[in-house]
Amino acid sequence: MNNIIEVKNLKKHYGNVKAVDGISFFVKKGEIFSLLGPNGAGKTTTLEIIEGLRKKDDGEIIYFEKYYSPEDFYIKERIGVQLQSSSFLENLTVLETLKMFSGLYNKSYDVNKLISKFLLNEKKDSKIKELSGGQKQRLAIAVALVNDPEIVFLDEPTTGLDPQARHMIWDLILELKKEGKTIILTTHYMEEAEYLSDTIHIIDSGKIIVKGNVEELIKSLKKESVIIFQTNNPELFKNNFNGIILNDKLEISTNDLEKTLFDILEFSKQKDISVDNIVIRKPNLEDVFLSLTGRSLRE
Ligand SMILES: Nc1ncnc2c1ncn2[C@@H]1O[C@H](COP(=O)(O)OP(=O)(O)OP(=O)(O)O)[C@@H](O)[C@H]1O
Repeated sequence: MNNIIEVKNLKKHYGNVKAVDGISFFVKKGEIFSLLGPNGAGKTTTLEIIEGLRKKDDGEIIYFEKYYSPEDFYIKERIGVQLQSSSFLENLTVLETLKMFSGLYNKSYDVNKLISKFLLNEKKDSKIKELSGGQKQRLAIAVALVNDPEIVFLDEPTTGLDPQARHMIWDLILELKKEGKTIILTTHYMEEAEYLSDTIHIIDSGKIIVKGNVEELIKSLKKESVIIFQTNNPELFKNNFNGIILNDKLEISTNDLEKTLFDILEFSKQKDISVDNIVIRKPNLEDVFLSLTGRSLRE
């Protein structure tokens, strides 16, 4: 089996809002597949339709090359869905929560093993309301695994966490992949998509605007370096160097770093405008999104 899930021309609107506007993709067995996009792009709606939690207006979802409905009993037993940690009962303990969800399935993963795997041993008998944000998120992913699923859906698994807690979750997700699970992830953090994904689909206004692995997406920019600096006349630089103004800084992409740097400094002398705090970096997924939409992922 090549495609563990295939989605064809999925559509969903809420009133006038086309939340999902003709989305198609396939997910290969064993990969980490990401939907990356800004807030409101349609990631959660897409994911929840595939999980069988929301109704689609149109389109097709095919699981394991033969099941057409996510509501199918066989599918429910074979997928794991990360719930929002806010949907847990605050007064249950970690162990009680896992046991409760585990009771919903025929097949189940050893709950104590899940607690160790997700580094929750010390919190096993603590109530949900006593957990930190990172611990709650780890529990939310552990809950998605109670039925030992083949496919795990993670919706923004690290939103609101500090970098250390985020990295801990990234490592756990990579371990799940090593165990052979297929992971479908939504995120608006480009670092998260870059670090974890085998395949990334960038989504904006309900449509997939580009897809590929990190290398392919960055190569599609056809630029080798990005020069970032501050200036007292960003508009003039922007117009003359085809740059972008982001967070009050100018960003100029180039294939000839030396020449562009030289030209920037010459231009600043000629026009008597400042150039400060120059930073040079490789292009990233943010640049891909920016070049396609003219907006930042973080806006
Ligand atoms: N139940 C709903 N009723 C009405 N509009 C909705 C509903 N759910 C989502 N929307 C709208 O559909 C669009 C897509 O929302 P969705 O939550 O799928 O995006 P998202 O990419 O997951 O965003 P976020 O990262 O903010 O969760 C948005 O414009 C949102 O306001």
